Amino acid sequence: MLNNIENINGILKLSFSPFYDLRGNLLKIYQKETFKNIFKDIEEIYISSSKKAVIRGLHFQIGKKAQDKYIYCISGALLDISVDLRPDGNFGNICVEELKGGDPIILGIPGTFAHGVIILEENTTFMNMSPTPYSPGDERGIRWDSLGIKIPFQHPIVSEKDNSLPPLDLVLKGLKNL
Ligand SMILES: Cc1cn([C@H]2C[C@H](O)[C@@H](COP(=O)(O)OP(=O)(O)O[C@H]3O[C@@H](C)C(=O)[C@@H](O)[C@H]3O)O2)c(=O)[nH]c1=O
Repeated sequence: MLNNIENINGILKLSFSPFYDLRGNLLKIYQKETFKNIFKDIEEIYISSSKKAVIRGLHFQIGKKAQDKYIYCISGALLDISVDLRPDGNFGNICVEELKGGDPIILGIPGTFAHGVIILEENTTFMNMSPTPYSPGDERGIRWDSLGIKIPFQHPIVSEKDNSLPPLDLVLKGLKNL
């Protein structure tokens, strides 16, 4: 059951209460009717698994393809990173939230934010639910090492695509001039 919604500079932190009994617990993280004013209808769900020291992102989709993301950490631990790209919001503000596997928490990242993750433990798995489809042609990104965030390991594992993304200052400048 959803029991609290916190707004952290535009990121929604949803806290749930699992149902406990002697066998363990049951955690419901999506129910269309209850969440109709929070979630838009979910279009896609994926589960992403990573080794320790993986960094994914940061990514966002532009225009009508802007993609809200609802992130739940199933196992391990990660730092969830988002950058506010709203022209009328806290433009350029960086939000870092730690998620641990099984924590009854979902982060709601609006499509107007860039999003990435830093994987802190082996076998970290998270789930993302999105109301807008993945659209690779509309995807843009920000290079992971341009945010000024301290990376807690020496040799991060990063995809070729993510290593060739532009730095934060260039992306912000480009968006400002739109
Ligand atoms: C994200 C995504 C990827 N794919 C495919 C494309 C590619 O072949 C393979 C891996 O894609 P990527 O390298 O882009 O995956 P990844 O770097 O994990 O991308 C993800 O990063 C995190 C931080 C996010 O916020 C997500 O929205 C998404 O952008 O999966 C889909 O088919 N649908 C999807 O929704």
